[in-house]
Amino acid sequence: MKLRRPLVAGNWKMNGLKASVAEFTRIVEGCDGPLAAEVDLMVCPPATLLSAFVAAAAGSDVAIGGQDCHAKPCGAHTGDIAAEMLADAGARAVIVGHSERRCDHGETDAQVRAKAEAARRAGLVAIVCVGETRAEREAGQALDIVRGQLAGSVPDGATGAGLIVAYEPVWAIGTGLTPTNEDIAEVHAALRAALNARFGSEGEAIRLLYGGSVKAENAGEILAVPDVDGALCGGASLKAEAFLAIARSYL
Ligand SMILES: O=C[C@H](O)COP(=O)(O)O
Repeated sequence: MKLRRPLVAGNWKMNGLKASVAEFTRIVEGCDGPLAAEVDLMVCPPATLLSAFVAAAAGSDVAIGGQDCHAKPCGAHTGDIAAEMLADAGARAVIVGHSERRCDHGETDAQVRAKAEAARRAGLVAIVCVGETRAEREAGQALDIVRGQLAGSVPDGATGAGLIVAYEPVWAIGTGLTPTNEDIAEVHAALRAALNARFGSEGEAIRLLYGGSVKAENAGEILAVPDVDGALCGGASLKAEAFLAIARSYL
């Protein structure tokens, strides 16, 4: 039996209208017994569709997550969503520190850490994202960057049940580019070593996802890389067949 159960998660980002619930329902229908026996599935829709997706996933093995949360449980923060609100809507997890948040909204490691703590407070799994830019990789800094982000963004006391880490090289997101399998393995090994050093046996239980241009065609080899416990998919998660094909790599 695998130490860590695989997870294929979909981040719909700022995509999807009410009509998209039908496409998500096809994901739910495709998550049949054999697939659910081998891999966890999760979809993180935009906040406007969260409740509809929770309803569509009711009784299935597909979990729903949020894409971001505020660090505080409530208050005067126009436009923000508390982790407690996501949990109340039926989410089981929330992505924090996605590079699009770090870049578009200037989120720092300290803010991401506070959001991850908020997720824990609300009973949600925090999916903490880390990843280097193209310039950082070309400068040979990829490992230092992701180690630094991990150290700064992951709260103390993290557990395998409460935390997932996603390695997403910024330059691979939505570009069709992916690192070599050796480069993915090197980063995941570094993340695994850092988690184990900090959290001991709990660190060993924390799942490490790879994200960045994962599609059905490359999923088999990427998901077979050592220390890759699943995928965080963007574009490919918007279409049921493409998303399910990635998950079926585990069959
Ligand atoms: O959160 C998901 C990632 O940013 C990956 O996006 P992508 O699969 O469209 O490259």
